[in-house]
Amino acid sequence: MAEPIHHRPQQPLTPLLTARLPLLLDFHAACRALCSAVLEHLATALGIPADWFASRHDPDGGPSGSVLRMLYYPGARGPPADDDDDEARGDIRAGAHSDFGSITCLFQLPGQPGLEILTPEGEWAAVAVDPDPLAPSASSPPSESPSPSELSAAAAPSPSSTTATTAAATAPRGRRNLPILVNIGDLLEEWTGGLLKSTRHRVVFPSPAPSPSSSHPGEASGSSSSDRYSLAYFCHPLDDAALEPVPSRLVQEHIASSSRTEAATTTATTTTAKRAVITAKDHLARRLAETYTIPTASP
Ligand SMILES: O=C(O)CCC(=O)C(=O)O
Ligand SMILES: [Fe+2]
Repeated sequence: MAEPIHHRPQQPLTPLLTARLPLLLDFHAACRALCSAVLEHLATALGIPADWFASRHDPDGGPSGSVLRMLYYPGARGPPADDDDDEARGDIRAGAHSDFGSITCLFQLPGQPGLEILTPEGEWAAVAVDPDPLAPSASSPPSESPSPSELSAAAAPSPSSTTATTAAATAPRGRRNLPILVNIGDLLEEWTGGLLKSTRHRVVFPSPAPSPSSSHPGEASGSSSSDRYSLAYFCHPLDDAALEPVPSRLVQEHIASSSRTEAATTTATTTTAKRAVITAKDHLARRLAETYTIPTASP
């Protein structure tokens, strides 16, 4: 679902979603608010005005590539193959990739593990679905729901963070607290000259299945044959936002030090071309083309 304009969807929705439109729009708005708050914390950490990123993502300023995806992965695996490679064996639900935009907020069901990130050492590591299972549930003594800015205060990674970060969010009363995973995307990595890192990740079939006693009310089954549902809000800057250099000393120092390393291995032309200012819309179009264009065979 693309970014609603003035709280109205911009595309036809199925009857099921139309019946829940107010909930969907509120959820969309909450995701937006959370992203703004996270972007403000990132800007503060980089020593630039707090609204530097957030103002370039403000939906009142025009269209953007932001999108909310409702993801469903069927329980059945692909055909078994006698192969060491996870992808060839059909153990993968979503292949290795990084997200294209600025940040992604991912909502997973506590009983459904499977998300993995690629560590700087090149190993796949499972992301805890519920990093703090002992956190009080919303059915225990009621507490005030945190505001989006309180949520993202816990979520904002330090500038040198290389992996996804989680934040606890309070679910409606009677439901368990659900963590929100905040992932940095390719655009923010490029915009900060590589200081903020876009995390490569994938979704695998979980194994082994958890014992029934380990599940909580309202949780989905995490067995490897069960379906998986998740929600991902991909936050992008306004289409017209120019990806001009971020006026941060930390970013500039990082670019200078990586350019010194790069200069030893690449030509000046490549380095300059890489730093040309493009808009967020051009960036998205370029990433989509890189991902989905099938190279034509040379004659
Ligand atoms: O479903 C998930 O847990 C992750 C989905 C994802 O990484 C994506 O859609 O980009
Ligand atoms: Fe992703």
